[in-house]
Parts: sequence; C-alpha cells; structure tokens
Amino acid sequence: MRIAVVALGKIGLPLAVQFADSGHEVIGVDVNQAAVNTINEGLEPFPGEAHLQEKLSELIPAGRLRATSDYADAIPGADAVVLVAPVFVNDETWEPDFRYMDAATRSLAEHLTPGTLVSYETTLPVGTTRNRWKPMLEEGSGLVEGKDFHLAYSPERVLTGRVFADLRKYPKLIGALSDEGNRLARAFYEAVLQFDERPDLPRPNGVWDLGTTEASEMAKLAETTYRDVNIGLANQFGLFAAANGIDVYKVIEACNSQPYSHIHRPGIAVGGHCIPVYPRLYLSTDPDADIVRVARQLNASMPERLVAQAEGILGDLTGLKAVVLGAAYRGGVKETAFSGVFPTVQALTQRGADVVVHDPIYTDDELRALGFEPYALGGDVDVAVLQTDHAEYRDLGPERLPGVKLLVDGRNATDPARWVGTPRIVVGTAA
Ligand SMILES: NC(=O)c1ccc[n+]([C@@H]2O[C@H](COP(=O)([O-])OP(=O)(O)OC[C@H]3O[C@@H](n4cnc5c(N)ncnc54)[C@H](O)[C@@H]3O)[C@@H](O)[C@H]2O)c1
Ligand SMILES: CC(=O)N[C@H]1[C@@H](OP(=O)(O)OP(=O)(O)OC[C@H]2O[C@@H](n3ccc(=O)[nH]c3=O)[C@H](O)[C@@H]2O)O[C@H](CO)[C@@H](O)[C@@H]1O
Repeated sequence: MRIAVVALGKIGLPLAVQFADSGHEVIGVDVNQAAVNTINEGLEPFPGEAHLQEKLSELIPAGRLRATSDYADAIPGADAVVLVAPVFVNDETWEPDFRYMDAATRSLAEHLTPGTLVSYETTLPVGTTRNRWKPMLEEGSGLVEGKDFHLAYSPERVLTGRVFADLRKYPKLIGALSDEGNRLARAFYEAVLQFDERPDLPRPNGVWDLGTTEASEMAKLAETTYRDVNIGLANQFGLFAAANGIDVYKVIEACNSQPYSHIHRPGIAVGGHCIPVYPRLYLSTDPDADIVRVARQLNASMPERLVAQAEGILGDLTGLKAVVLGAAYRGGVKETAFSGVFPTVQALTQRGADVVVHDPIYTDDELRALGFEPYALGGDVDVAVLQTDHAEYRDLGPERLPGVKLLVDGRNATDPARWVGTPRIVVGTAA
C-alpha cells in the first residue's frame, strides 16, 4: 500500500513509522519544514518516544519512509491517508479551534484522487467527520464520498512516549460513513497494526468496528471524560472527607477493594493535553451534560481551593516565599500542557507571595523559559505546594525546605513520617 500521513507530530510521526515498519510505502506531510528536514536526515525531531530514533535510522535510509511539506508529493494516488493535525479548545469559550485541521483538510482535498481511504485520528467533537470534513473534502476535491473516496474516523488512544507499545495493546476503534468505508478502514488498520493477545478484553484485541464515525468520535471523548469526571468525584469526596476529619485515601482504597468501584485519586490539578481538554470538546456537542461541566469546573478550582486553605492556616501570604514543587502535569513526564503549575503559581502570586518553582526534570533555564523563577532544594522558603507526583518527592522532608511552615501536598506524594512536627495539608484529608 501507499500511505500518506498528514501532520508528523508526536502522534503522526510514530504512526508513519509504524505503517512503514509494517511493510508499506509511507510519505508524511507536515507544514514544519525544519521537522521535515530533520526526519529526512533520519533523526527524530523531538525526544522521548521509545524506539522512534532506532526505527527512523532503519526506515529513512532504506527509502521506506520520507517526509515532505508538499501535499502534491504525498496525496495523489495514496491508498490511504491518515490525518492527525491538532485541534485545540479556546480557553475562554471552551469551543473547538479547528484552524490547523481545516488547513490540513483543505490542502488534502486539493490533491485527493479517486480510490483513497481518508481516516481522521485527531480527537474531535461528535459529528465533525460527517458534518465538517466530508463537505470540505467533497467541495475541495470535486469527488464524492462513498463513491470516489471513503471517509473514516479512528481515535488515537496511545500515550506519547510509549506509542509503539500502546498501538499493540489497545483495540483500534473505527467507524466510517458507509459499510464499504467500514470494510476499507478495517482492512487498512489490520494491514498496518499488529495486536497483543488480551484475554482480559470481552472480544479479541484488534480492529473494533463501532459502525459510525459518531460512535468512534464519542468513544475517545467518553473514555477521557470518564477520567475527568471520576477525578472530579474523587475531589468532591476529598473535600467532604477533609471537612469531616476523614482520610479519603483509606475510603477510596476500601471502595476499590471490590471489583465494581474504580474511584480515582483526588489531586490539585488535572493537566495534560487530553483529560482537561476533551470533556470540553464533549460539551461542545452535548451542552446538557452538566455532570461533565461540574466535574471540569471542580477540578479546575482545586489549585485555588488548596492555596486558599494554605492562606487560612498561615494568614496573609503577602511577602512569603512560596515554592511550587513540580512544573510537569504529572509525575515522570516532561510536559507542562495544562499543568496545574500555572493556576497554582497564579493563585499564590495573586495573594502577594514571592513564588518560585522546582522540578527535578527541568533545568533552571527551562523553568525560566516557562516564565518561572527556578528554586533549588535547600533554599529558604515559607510555604511549599506540591503540584506533581514526581517519585523524587516521596522522600522529601522539611530539612530540604529550610524555614518551611506549611506543606500543601496536592498529590499525597510525600511520606508523612518525614513531616512529623511540620504542618502538612494533604488534598482530601483533614488539615
Ligand atoms: N499527544 C498525545 O498524547 C495524543 C494522544 C492521543 C491523541 N492525540 C491526538 O493527536 C493530535 C495531534 O497531537 P500531537 O501530539 O501529534 O501534536 P503535535 O503538536 O506534536 O504535532 C502536530 C503537528 O501538526 C503539524 N501541522 C499543523 N498544521 C498542519 C497542516 N496544515 N498540515 C500538515 N501538518 C500540520 C505541525 O507542524 C506539527 O508537526 C491531538 O490534537 C490529539 O487529538 C494526541
Ligand atoms: C491513564 C490514562 O488514561 N491515560 C490517558 C491520558 O494520559 P495522561 O498523560 O493525560 O495522564 P492521566 O490521565 O494519568 O492524568 C491526567 C491528569 O490527571 C491527574 N490525575 C490522574 C489520575 C488520578 O487519579 N487523579 C489525578 O488527579 C494527573 O495528575 C494528570 O494531571 O490521556 C491520553 C490522551 O488522551 C490518553 O491517550 C491516555 O491513555
């Protein structure tokens, strides 16, 4: 098969590599010429994706994969085109921002030829493939969907850093606009993916046909929204527990000891590219989903709530030195997308604190580039707010934070035995 992958980012490039590695001829298109050049030199344009560099070193010199910024070079005559350019969500309105996908779709349409299967993998509001991409592709190409070309939607569920392993592990969900589209999408993904045996699944691991583009669009939004709502519920339980002298972690551990309870962990923030974003995409097509909106709002309010709790204990925070422990949105990752560090720093700064940030996996220059004043453990500080559950913080004690009068552990990530004698608030437990 001849396959084109549109957008060679952290998801698209590993996908292009996977398809080429499965024995197909692959051309990737990206508007970033610097990234295209780097890939064509056989080098990974971003670090952190396991096995990406070794696979590029093999596939690029062998001519099995190449990159281009020219759609005319990649699209005409392709058997399948996979698109995975990003969609963002407007921070104020929570409305999707389709500008990159629109541009990619228009460029694709201009060069689309009969006989191609087009599969979108970017996470989308329900109905986008049918109502937005189909007319845009038909108008731009003069071709007819279901006759000249077929359109499918298949959400990408892998986690960056372990894309190749996740591609084997998770069923590939598909949905198209016609039976023939479903058949072609199944045949395509079966030809480019290999699946691990998963006896734990209700049906064999592999391509799972959900029948329509709407169902497969919804599946991705539902699984991520589930996580946000679940964390919201954990935060709600945590607020109640903290106000009533109950340790919510003991409660959650007890609940989850039977197989029908999967309560997540309360925390200072829900960050990352996906979990805080996709509930908003879901709400854009199901605005009546109050349960989703309320959970999202509660999760987003947690940094402010915890900082207010610290203020309640210490009194005025004006002029106090406050360190936020952790810039990353979760432990062990070097990524600050929608990280709780931003609202936490803001809540402290608004109260007049002098705020510094520590993160064991960011250099001082990297922290400065993010707009933070870096802090090295051992420096004087009045209050510490732990934002990221980095493994390095498990053994952190007050002796590494000289002068600390209060630790707000927003992740229950520190060892209580180390904090005997120093005030410590843990999200979800009584102060
Ligand atoms: N990152 C994740 O963990 C993850 C996980 C699952 C699904 N996804 C989905 O994948 C999408 C892309 O994520 P990513 O992490 O790969 O993004 P990314 O920012 O790493 O890459 C996006 C790429 O798109 C390219 N691009 C932008 N406009 C283009 C155009 N008109 N034509 C061609 N290329 C264009 C950019 O140059 C860039 O290389 C997300 O929006 C999401 O829906 C991401
Ligand atoms: C485990 C999981 O579903 N990972 C998904 C998630 O990864 P992602 O990398 O976003 O990580 P998580 O879903 O684990 O965490 C998201 C955020 O929620 C917080 N948090 C998490 C769990 C919890 O019980 N309490 C809590 O507060 C984390 O600290 C983090 O800030 O989004 C990706 C993009 O869609 C998906 O591809 C991944 O499959």
